[in-house]
Amino acid sequence: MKTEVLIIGLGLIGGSLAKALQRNEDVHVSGYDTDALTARKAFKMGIIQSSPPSLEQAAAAADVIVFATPVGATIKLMERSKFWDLKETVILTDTGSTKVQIMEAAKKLNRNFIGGHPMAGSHKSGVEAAKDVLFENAFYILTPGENASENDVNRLIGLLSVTKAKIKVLEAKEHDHMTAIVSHFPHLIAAALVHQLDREEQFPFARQLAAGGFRDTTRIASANPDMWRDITTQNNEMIVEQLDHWMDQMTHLREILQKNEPEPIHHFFAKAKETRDELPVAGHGAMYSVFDLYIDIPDVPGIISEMTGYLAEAGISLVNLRILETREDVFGILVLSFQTAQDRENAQSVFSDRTAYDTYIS
Ligand SMILES: NC(=O)c1ccc[n+]([C@@H]2O[C@H](COP(=O)([O-])OP(=O)(O)OC[C@H]3O[C@@H](n4cnc5c(N)ncnc54)[C@H](O)[C@@H]3O)[C@@H](O)[C@H]2O)c1
Ligand SMILES: O=C(O)C(=O)C[C@]1(C(=O)O)C=C[C@@H](O)C=C1
Repeated sequence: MKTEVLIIGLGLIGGSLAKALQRNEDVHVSGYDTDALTARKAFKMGIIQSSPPSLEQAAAAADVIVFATPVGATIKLMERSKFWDLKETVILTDTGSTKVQIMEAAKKLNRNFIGGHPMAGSHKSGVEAAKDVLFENAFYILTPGENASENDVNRLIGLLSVTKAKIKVLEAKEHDHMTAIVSHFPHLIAAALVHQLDREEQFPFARQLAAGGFRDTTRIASANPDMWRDITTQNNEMIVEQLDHWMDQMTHLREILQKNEPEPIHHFFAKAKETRDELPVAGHGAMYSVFDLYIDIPDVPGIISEMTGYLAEAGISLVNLRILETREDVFGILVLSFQTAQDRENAQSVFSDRTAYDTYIS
């Protein structure tokens, strides 16, 4: 008998999870979305194995139900689920970016509910953006509800193991505190930086000048506003607390800038560099731990496959690959991310043996 998994919400996260779970032949993945076109696409693309017409019927047949909808919709669906005729042993879980309010809603369900949050994503949304490798090496947080037994938690961990994510159990409150710092509040700042560009009227050419720095810092501002409205309203208190710290920090920064003395200004940047540089290397407190290698590459056809080909020949696995959109001239910067410092070191030595391109570690 296959484990029946029902995923509700077939966007970036639900679609990616559906794809990854299908790696396990003992699992059957069905999917539901309020947007009928999305559900049809997901089925046609092979992201889900069946697309049941009735949510209630699909829920009744499920061993595991995953709410992969925006967190506001998830709470409403959880309330609706009280009226579903579910299996006694069913595990309910979600993928939402907030956990306190979801776990409050779970208390009213009297079901085996285990909150979930894969700490991987993108500014892109929708089923077309789904990737089965999205969660590999990312932290996947679980917040078990009071009715969930250790056995239920282990069953869910077993199911999620195909995603190759690093599962970590946390309290909902600690989750929301930490994600306010490393995800939710930064999102507001990214959006605010874009608004700052928007108010510039004197030199409209500033938009064209926006290069790597601005683009890297504000990429996430392109994300789905509905999703971020819901996250911000649910984790409101913790985000406002971060905003208070931020305003204190800005007041202090303003004082430093008004005095315009080089030493405190240097200290401000140096302290930030120290903490930032330690994030991926030490992996402490960072939600992601990847090891980036930067390579100056010429803009010629086939260059990416050439570089990844050398790695494949040397048996070195990549976690991620991106190109910094910095310049319009001949060179670009290829950023390759590895799972370990050793893989990065090996890659650096392969490129130095086989190419003339400069590599460096940020
Ligand atoms: N995008 C990210 O980077 C990211 C990362 C981790 C977790 N999350 C969380 O995962 C969840 C999904 O995010 P996403 O990025 O996949 O969003 P998305 O916009 O890509 O997909 C959401 C899907 O849910 C569907 N939907 C909305 N309301 C519904 C309802 N009532 N019933 C059924 N389907 C419904 C939408 O039609 C859409 O297809 C959110 O709770 C989000 O906070 C997002
Ligand atoms: O990489 C991105 O684009 C993201 O915004 C992903 C990100 C984040 O890191 O803040 C966004 C929200 C999620 O809950 C988890 C991950």
